[in-house]
Amino acid sequence: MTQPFLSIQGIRKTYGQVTAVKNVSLDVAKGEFMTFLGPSGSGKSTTLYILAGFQDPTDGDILLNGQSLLSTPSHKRNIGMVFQRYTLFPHLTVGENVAFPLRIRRIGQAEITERVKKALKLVRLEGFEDRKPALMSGGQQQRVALARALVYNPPVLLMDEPLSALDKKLREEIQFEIRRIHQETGVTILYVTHDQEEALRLSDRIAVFSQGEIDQIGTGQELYANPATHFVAGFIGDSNFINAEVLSSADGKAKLALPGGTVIDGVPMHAGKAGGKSASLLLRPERLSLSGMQVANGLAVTINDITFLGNNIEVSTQTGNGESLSVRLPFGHEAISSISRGDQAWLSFEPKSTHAFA
Ligand SMILES: Nc1ncnc2c1ncn2[C@@H]1O[C@H](COP(=O)(O)OP(=O)(O)OP(=O)(O)O)[C@@H](O)[C@H]1O
Repeated sequence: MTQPFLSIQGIRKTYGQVTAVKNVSLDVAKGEFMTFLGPSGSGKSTTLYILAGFQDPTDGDILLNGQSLLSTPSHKRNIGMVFQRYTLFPHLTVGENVAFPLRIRRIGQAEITERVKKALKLVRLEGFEDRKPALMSGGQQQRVALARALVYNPPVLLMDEPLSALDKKLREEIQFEIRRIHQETGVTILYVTHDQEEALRLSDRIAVFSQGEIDQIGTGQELYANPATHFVAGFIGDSNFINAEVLSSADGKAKLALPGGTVIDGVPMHAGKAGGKSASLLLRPERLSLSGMQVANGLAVTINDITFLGNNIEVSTQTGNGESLSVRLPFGHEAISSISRGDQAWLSFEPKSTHAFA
């Protein structure tokens, strides 16, 4: 077996009574863009800070090319870092900011000038060498921070919510730049965000954090199509959940009774035991079909609202026992002409496109 480039092994971190990271393990390939995605307080930043060497883990190890990093102090780990807030030195020019990591590495002036120029070109800020950070926009400052983190060609770049202080348009613009820079440089990136869209846009793989642990690691598509837990199902993509009764389950597939007596078979079942238990069924809004006429084995609902959203139409519905289900139909869908608010309608779906969580 080939040795992983970067290996996080059984990391745990406690602060007194607080467990910030319970048990985190993952391998990252060279050149991979790996994102830590999860809600606030799930342990993403703590894991990143342990990688950076700002914190020591209570347990576990971090190996880069098979060598433990733990005894190497932060400034000798050769890992680039970009934070949420621009952390540029305000009294230094852009050029001096970017040159800083090279100066502390005692690189000669001619090479510094050359490499600063190249790094600023990479982030599309050529000619900004003499500008002071205060005279630049937030997005430009974050690009300087990126140039400073990359100027000494670190093998690994850590980014902790680097775009969260920027407005939406700028964020998307810099996401695009980060992707380009990743492709051009081949640097391995570990990126922290709580924004699923950002994670999906940027990453090769995403590690979904929940309560100090990783629930699942996979590509965006894998996480969307095959969520391993209820939490991942709710965090990636849009989701509806309804309660169902497990009639039987075997080989990872279940037979479920839904509100109103509809029975569906062949539903992928996660962490399920024998029948008789209740489960939470994931129904993606875009995977539901809606009909104004009764369909065999359909789920009866009442239409609460119909909202036009440009390309899509969102229909809010409610099951007989009061559970809300949102349905997303393409613009011009035929069902729309025959239903209105307050009507009864029927939802249907492919059992194999759903997931049940015990
Ligand atoms: N120095 C500390 N002392 C005590 N508790 C801490 C410390 N640092 C983090 N924690 C706690 O550890 C948990 C995980 O924090 P962490 O910052 O890693 O989460 P996060 O997923 O990065 O969240 P956020 O996006 O809000 O930064 C939180 O409950 C936090 O309050």
